[in-house]
Amino acid sequence: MTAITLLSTEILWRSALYGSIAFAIIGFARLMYLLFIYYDYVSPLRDLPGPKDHHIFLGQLLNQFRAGDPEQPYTDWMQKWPDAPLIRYRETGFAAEGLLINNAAAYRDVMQSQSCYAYERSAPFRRLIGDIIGVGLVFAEGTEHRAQRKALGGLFTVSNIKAYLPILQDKADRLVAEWDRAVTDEKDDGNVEIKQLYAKITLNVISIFALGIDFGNLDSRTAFQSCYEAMFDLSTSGMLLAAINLVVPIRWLPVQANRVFMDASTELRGILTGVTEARILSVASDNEKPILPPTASPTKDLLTYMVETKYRATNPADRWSKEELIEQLLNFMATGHETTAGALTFATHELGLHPEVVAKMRKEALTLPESPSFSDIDRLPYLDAVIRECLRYQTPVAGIPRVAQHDVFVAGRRVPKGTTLMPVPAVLHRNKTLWGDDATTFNPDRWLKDPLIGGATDGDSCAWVAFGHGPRACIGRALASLNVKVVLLSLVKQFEWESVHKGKLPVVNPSGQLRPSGEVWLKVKRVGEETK
Ligand code: HEM
Repeated sequence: MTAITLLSTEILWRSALYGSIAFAIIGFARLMYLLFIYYDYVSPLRDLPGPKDHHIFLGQLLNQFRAGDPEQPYTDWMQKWPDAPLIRYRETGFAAEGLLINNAAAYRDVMQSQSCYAYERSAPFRRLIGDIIGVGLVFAEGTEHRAQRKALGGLFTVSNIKAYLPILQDKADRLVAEWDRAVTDEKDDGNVEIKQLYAKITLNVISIFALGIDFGNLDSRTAFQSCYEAMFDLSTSGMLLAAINLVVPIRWLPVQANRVFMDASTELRGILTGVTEARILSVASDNEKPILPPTASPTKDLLTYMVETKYRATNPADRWSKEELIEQLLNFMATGHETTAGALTFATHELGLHPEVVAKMRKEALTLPESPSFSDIDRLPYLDAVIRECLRYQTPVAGIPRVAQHDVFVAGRRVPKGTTLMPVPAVLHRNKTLWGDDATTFNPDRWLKDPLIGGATDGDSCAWVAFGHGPRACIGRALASLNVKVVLLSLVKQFEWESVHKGKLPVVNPSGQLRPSGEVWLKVKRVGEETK
């Protein structure tokens, strides 16, 4: 090797070495800047009020994990700064900023049609529930989301959902039979566990709606139910893993809690894959219709509809693959049953603490004909008031974070790209600035005085956002509302009950939704009978 070659090799090595050192120094300096300088001294949002008790690496994650429920510490911050439209907090990850949406106008700014596509679901949220609910409509963004809503919206209209009344009534009658059994059976002695019962009923309803199949969950335990329980009712180690998974993806770690979770997720996908493949064949040959129960609605189930209109779409650009159909099914099976079951569980529990409200509901319910129509049910002001208040008081969806994809304006503030906007319905629902001094009291009567917005002081309809707002609002609202109404009507007509747990129910944390942890028991009797 000549001296010149040696020299140039030496220069190359040195340049590479100095380059790497410079790169490491710049990287380290940037890290230090993000960790110790940006959030406190540079961010254009640093004048906004907000908590300072974050961990330097984990942001508010530890506080959120230690909190009593997924809505905390957000609700604590709202109480501390009730008038601030936005509350700033340190997210997990380096210097990532979060803004808690703390008034109705700010909520509208983020959710309304002119702005909602400026945000996308956050990566931690995707990791928290993506394995459970699939990546269908809930995770679609922008034009893809618009197209999916347009494709599926027709199935969810009130006029279509009306047709489900006989199915919902049939399931409510099954529930009444279960309560009756508990009242008459010596062994049960009037004790009823409602969390499981409601999960079974709502899973039953959504499997008819989404798949056209009545799994008859109330008769025997189904694989569906076991899978969802394994994924929703996490052990302590499962909750810890879910919390860590928010920061770094660790579902691959071979530990027991992960195995239980992932096995359930795989089994669920397996079942839905089987049903989807069979339906594709049966639609193609058109010789085997989905098995519908005798009371099934004449409307088409979601899967058949998707196979006919999307899987077999004539224009290839409109087509959805088998895998996409399965993700949508996962989406609707999970979002469709768990939220409604939660709403029913919290409502029935709360009513068990307020017998005077149940008595008023009964009085109204007894004005109905024996087989009420959809509009008979829809016209009951007190029932509507109670359900709205139950959903205000305990809101099943805890909050879905949005990340700004470019600079945006919220509540008159310029918010930089990359900031997380956090809409937590409970923060709006329990704010005294919006609802007055009894914001944290369960009071259905507020809706009788003002059926539209329950007397929220600024009169903004975004003060009550149990089903969200704008283009991403709940697509299943009509089905959920009718289901809750039919069940509660059937129960109040025939039973009186007392909640065994006094006060608010303990809930699972972390979780994308409010879910009671453990069983939820009532002491039930038939109307007019003595308690056992
Ligand atoms: C009482 C029951 C229910 C409540 C409280 C509820 C609440 C919500 C809320 C608050 C959102 C908006 C989330 C966001 O901020 O982006 C939402 C979205 C959604 N809900 Fe519901 N929901 C309920 C029942 C249902 C049912 C029965 C279904 C299906 C049949 C369903 C399917 C969905 C889907 C697919 C989305 C995503 C919509 C989109 O991003 O375009 N939900 N729900």
